[in-house]
Amino acid sequence: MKNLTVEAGDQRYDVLVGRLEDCRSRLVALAAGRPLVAVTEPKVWSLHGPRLQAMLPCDPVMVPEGEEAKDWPHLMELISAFTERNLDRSAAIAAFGGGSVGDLAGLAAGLFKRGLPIVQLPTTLLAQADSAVGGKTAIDALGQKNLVGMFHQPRLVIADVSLLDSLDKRQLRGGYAEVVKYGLIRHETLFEWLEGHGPALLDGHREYREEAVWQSVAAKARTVEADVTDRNGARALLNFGHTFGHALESAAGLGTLLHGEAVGIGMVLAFDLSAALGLCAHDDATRVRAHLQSVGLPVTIAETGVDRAALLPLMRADKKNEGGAVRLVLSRGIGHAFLSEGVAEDVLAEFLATAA
Ligand SMILES: NC(=O)c1ccc[n+]([C@@H]2O[C@H](COP(=O)([O-])OP(=O)(O)OC[C@H]3O[C@@H](n4cnc5c(N)ncnc54)[C@H](O)[C@@H]3O)[C@@H](O)[C@H]2O)c1
Ligand SMILES: O=C(O)C(=O)C[C@@H](O)[C@H](O)[C@H](O)COP(=O)(O)O
Ligand SMILES: [Zn+2]
Repeated sequence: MKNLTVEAGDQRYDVLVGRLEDCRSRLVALAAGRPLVAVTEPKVWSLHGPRLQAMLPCDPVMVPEGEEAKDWPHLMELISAFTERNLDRSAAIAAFGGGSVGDLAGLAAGLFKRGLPIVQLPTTLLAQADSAVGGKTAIDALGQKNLVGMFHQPRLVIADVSLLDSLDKRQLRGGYAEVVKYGLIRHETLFEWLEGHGPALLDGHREYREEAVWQSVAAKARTVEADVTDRNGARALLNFGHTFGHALESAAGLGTLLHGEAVGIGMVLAFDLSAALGLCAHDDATRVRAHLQSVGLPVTIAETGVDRAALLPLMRADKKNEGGAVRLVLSRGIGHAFLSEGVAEDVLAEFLATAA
């Protein structure tokens, strides 16, 4: 089992990458004497619930699978479930599912009685490599991604890549896009490694999956530590591809395009725009597009069927924006992302109108 510690302001927690059963003592110690409620969804629970129950009996509360869970009614249902169980602040919540379960359960745990401890037990590649770490929680509202949320850091994260064996290929590829993101932001060597090993990783190579999760969470942990609440620009880099990506998800209808698919297209667009602005070489943009395409991810707006005219208004609502400017994360080359001061709207409009 591999272990790293995240120092998120005054919160300190471990991320364990290894078999769930090998981490049992850590989970038991954390839950000691507390009622433990597992927020999960039917597919994950039927596939993997028995493994969790065998380690540590917990009370499962079901939410719908996928993005559909991230809304006000399901947040309220979860709060009702906590209330029906008469949970007090000595209870603990475990999020057992993908990023959607983690985001919803994290928000409910953060809000309920002003905060119950949460353990993240991610079951998708995306959640293991990215969403389970860092404490961002959210639901979608008014058609916008992650409009309502808070920071609520987990007490422990356990990522067991054997859980990914039951994940379908499309979901795996979506998660893979977020892994590629870590290479593109700061770690060119990770991107090179993925160019060589990505296909085998997606085909089921367990050691490569573990390495990809480990490299991603290590990179994420260091970035989160530098900017826990996403205020000084360091953490904004984790949003690479997301200004375009979130707009694409919303324009397609939330839950239609996978988050990772949208982020993959968004990263290609961010490279194409950076190249068009003379910030990076066109060869870099070509290389990124070629890799994502080679593993079967969509790489163009055209493939999504969304109305490209809908994108700019959605991008204006992005959380990184300040003073009315759309502050995209752009690139000076693979491994060299940076937060721009803002891209002029006429430039963006023309780029979006002609992008592939
Ligand atoms: N908080 C963050 O930092 C952060 C980071 C990245 C993404 N996100 C959010 O995460 C969400 C996407 O999460 P996701 O990609 O993990 O997908 P998801 O949670 O929406 O789950 C996708 C599908 O995978 C299935 N599934 C989950 N685990 C499985 C398993 N082990 N075997 C078989 N099927 C399984 C689910 O039933 C569901 O159908 C988005 O809402 C995104 O905004 C949050
Ligand atoms: O942890 C972060 O910070 C991220 O930006 C990670 C992203 O992959 C993730 O999709 C996050 O939920 C986006 O957050 P938002 O602030 O753009 O809603
Ligand atoms: Zn993301």
